[in-house]
Amino acid sequence: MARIGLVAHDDKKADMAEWAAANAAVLSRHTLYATGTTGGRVREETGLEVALLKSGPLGGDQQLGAMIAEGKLDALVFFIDPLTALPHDVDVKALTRLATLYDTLFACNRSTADAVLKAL
Ligand SMILES: O=C(CO)COP(=O)(O)O
Repeated sequence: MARIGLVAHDDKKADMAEWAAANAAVLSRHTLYATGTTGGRVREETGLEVALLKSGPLGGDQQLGAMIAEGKLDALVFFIDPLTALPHDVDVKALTRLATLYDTLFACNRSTADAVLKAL
């Protein structure tokens, strides 16, 4: 059983919910953490159990980063919106930096997320 972080920017939340629904059986075998709005949506649309952190712009990305630094997260699925400027861009960068630094399994698009699920 792995500990997986789920995050999606607003324009990617539908993709995340759809991906989670398509993989609900596999995801239900893992422990899921998510930034607030993403997690709420995944919960609502899939019925999966998801531990909710703060919303991304309010510190949720940083909470996931701290989990990575403390060895408490095995994989991160982060559907980043590459076309929109975000007020909390520094938090997004910090999270992707820590996922890279700690060699965390890290997917930022759907095809890689599928591959990560197969690897767990
Ligand atoms: O902004 C986010 C990640 O940078 C996601 O946060 P929410 O899931 O709360 O929208």
